[in-house]
Amino acid sequence: MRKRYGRAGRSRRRKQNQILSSVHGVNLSQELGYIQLRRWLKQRGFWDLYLLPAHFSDTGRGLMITKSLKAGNLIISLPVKCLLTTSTVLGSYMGEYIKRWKPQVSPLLALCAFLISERHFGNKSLWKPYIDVLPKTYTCPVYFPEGILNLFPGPLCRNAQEQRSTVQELYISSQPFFLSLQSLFGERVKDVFTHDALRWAWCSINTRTVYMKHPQSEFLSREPDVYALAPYLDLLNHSPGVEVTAAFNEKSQCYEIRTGRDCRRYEQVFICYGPHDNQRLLLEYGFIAGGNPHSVVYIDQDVLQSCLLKEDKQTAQKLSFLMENNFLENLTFGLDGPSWRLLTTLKLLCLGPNEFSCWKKVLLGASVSSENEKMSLNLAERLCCYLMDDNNKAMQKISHRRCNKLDEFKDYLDLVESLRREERRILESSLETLKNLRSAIS
Ligand SMILES: C[S@@+](CC[C@H](N)C(=O)[O-])C[C@H]1O[C@@H](n2cnc3c(N)ncnc32)[C@H](O)[C@@H]1O
Repeated sequence: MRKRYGRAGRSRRRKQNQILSSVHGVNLSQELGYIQLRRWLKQRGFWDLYLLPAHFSDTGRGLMITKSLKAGNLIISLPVKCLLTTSTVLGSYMGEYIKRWKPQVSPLLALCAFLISERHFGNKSLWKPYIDVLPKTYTCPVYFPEGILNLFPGPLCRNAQEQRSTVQELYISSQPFFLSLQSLFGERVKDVFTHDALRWAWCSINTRTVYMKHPQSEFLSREPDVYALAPYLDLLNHSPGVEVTAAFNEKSQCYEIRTGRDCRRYEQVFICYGPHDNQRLLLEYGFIAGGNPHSVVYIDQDVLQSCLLKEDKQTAQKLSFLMENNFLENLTFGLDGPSWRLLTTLKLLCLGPNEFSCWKKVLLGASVSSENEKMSLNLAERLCCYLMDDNNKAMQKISHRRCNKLDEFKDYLDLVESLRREERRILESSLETLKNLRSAIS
């Protein structure tokens, strides 16, 4: 007979299941898409019994290992035949069009055009099993609805707008090249190479390629040719703390990833995409990592200026020194308080009229006076409070958008909210550090 559980028991079981599916994912390898992908990879020389696609409740789709691995073991070794690079494109039906085209197309555009075209060919595509398991849409800022971008912190909002312009400009500037491909298609190329298709291909490449340097091709422009789409391997999710080594092995002619630490069976295997903070992860990959040790809160120049004391007559001059010495970029609060760069900038901005000649000393990290130390910590606190206030306002706007039942925006709002929540955590911790520093010097 089935055991009956009370409300507390059911809730405990639900929680346990959540933990289990975040650690041990739900195996997807029996779904048709993955059966076909694995069969296709086998024909190209790749077969792995121990690495399975799975769904994890916290990170979504990823790869689960069904045997334990020791540090230094191979996680995956993908033969060159499985990789999609510019060599694949140049060697395909699209190659002669690219080789003829002047001015030469960039490696990125060549890959985008090929992906769009292969997706369009559907059943006739040699890459169909791979294209079929690619995400249909992405959560990078280029996909965000305009009204939601303003909920990002200032610096990210600007980068997000820049990303949208980059894709829009690529779309417009590539029109003549796309038109040159007309004889490959029965339909009008305008209907194949749409802005939406380019956005999808651009995000597929930006979020999924592995770094692989290729020799400069005489048929492509001189932008770096460093991309390789790596089917299956590109199901590996990111974790900021893991160590792996990844590179193309010339001897084995495989792209190989080795783990830097032991992995337990049935757990998700992660790689590290780089020491990226959450704004960068959101911008480039469309997600944020909770508890990311690299995360910081950036301070915009206009935020900095709005927190300065209005009566300081030397502010303009100080700001121009800082600008000349490249000190107004990358000013951040982290979990352990203001960065050295931020504190130095604040110390310079807080120099009294008779201390001004010491500005070089400050930029080199020396202390000028205890009054200067105190004032710069006060300014840091004002900045931190200003950013917390900005964060609270954004959170209120997010909950207001949710009340308006704009469900189609849910995923985007969830992402901004998670980012804002992480940033609040950093600011709270910074404020605590600043208070301790202040009481230590008073
Ligand atoms: C190379 S793919 C990894 C596989 C991907 N999850 C999939 O289903 O195809 C990179 C994308 O995976 C997602 N991703 C990677 N690491 C993640 C993580 N720790 N948490 C949530 N999403 C993650 C992001 O959407 C990112 O753009």
